[in-house]
Amino acid sequence: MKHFEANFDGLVGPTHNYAGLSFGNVASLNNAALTSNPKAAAKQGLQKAKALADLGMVQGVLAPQERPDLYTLRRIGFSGSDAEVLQKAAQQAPALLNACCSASSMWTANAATVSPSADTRDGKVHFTPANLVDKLHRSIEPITTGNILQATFNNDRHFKHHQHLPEHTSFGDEGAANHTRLCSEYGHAGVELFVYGQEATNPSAVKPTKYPARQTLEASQAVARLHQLEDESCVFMQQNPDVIDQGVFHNDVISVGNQNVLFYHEQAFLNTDAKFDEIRRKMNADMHFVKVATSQVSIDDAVRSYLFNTQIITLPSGEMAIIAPTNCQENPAVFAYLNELITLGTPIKQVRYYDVKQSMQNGGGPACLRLRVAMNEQEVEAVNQNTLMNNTLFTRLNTWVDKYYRDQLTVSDLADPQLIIESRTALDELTQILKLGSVYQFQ
Ligand SMILES: N=C(N)NCCC[C@H](NC(=O)CCC(=O)O)C(=O)O
Repeated sequence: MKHFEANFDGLVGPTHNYAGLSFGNVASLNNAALTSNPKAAAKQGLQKAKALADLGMVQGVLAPQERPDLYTLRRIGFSGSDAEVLQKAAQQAPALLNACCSASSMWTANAATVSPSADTRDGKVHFTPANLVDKLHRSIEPITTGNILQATFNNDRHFKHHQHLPEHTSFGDEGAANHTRLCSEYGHAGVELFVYGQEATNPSAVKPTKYPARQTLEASQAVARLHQLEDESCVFMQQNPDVIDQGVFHNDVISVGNQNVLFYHEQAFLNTDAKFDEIRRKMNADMHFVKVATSQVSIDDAVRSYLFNTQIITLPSGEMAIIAPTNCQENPAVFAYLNELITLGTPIKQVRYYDVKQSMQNGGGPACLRLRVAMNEQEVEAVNQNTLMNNTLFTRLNTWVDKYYRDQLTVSDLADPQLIIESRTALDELTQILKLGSVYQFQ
């Protein structure tokens, strides 16, 4: 049977904006209060997704969340009509209004952790939505994320959906951004590499001192248990706290894997040698650890360019390609490194650049925008087919974006009640295009 690694990209929602909500994420803080262009953001995302489909990859889309989130605003005491709720929140608690308006669900690498059926004891593909408790604006995502995942992977025979982990910092979980599956072939059992930032229940363990470690070991272990993974096929590795303090807020900002390749910065992890030995022992295949030294690319350049927030994909030809943001072309050290990388005799033979600047300005590169789901042919057939990218869906979604999305949005626009109507009308139509049923509270 054929096996694929599908990418499900998050559609950018109509309220995409720059509110500086993510302490520890340098781009988010540096670009706070820029004027965003939600239309361009959505179209950049669609272009990248379509380009991968055109390369012969299985590519899907995940619907965005409803924002402004009036339910949360009402839950914290703002009352009256929808317009009044927005207006009162804007006057009394603008930071809370901003949190309830973020389009952050576009970064579907944080939507969930996914374990393919080849790795799980019951032979199903397992999904656990991430609780994202470290950031208020993201902590309001998991319930709707679960609804959207269930409407997209809507077949109980093949897909097992779990509830998100308890909403406490001990179980801080940021999903696939801190999880990489290594394997020889997508359909063979692999090693699931969980990278955590801190141990919540061990006060003497090292952790960052300046910025938060969003993922805990306890959360990663809980996901591995839920997903029915064998101990022999899991590796738990700590991210280097020093790089978290330099703006590496997720592991996918400093390393990325695909099949038997792990592309990483030499400062990415703690106990690197011992942990790589464990990976080698647990893999039934040769591993290629592709190391980038600080002398080649500094942590600062890695964070600015998102060299490691690239996607490494295996093309139908069997060759691997890196899907990079155009920011990597614009950084001389990184561009020189990537030009050299494809000559080094690693499985990575091509680099392709895509402009996802609207997302990058919030700290979200190509890899943040996608959730990977390795599946066999039958599982791909069991996916809601209306969510899979092709010429028709691409045209339809671009027309839909043109109809509903603004080309400018500032933080002060978030109090505009018209945005509620635009957003709901757009999402209602989207659920019809993708045939998702009712996934939003307003429906
Ligand atoms: N690395 C991965 N996988 N995802 C990137 C997520 C970026 C997101 N940015 C934000 O939420 C910024 C929102 C704002 O500032 O308006 C975050 O920090 O959680």
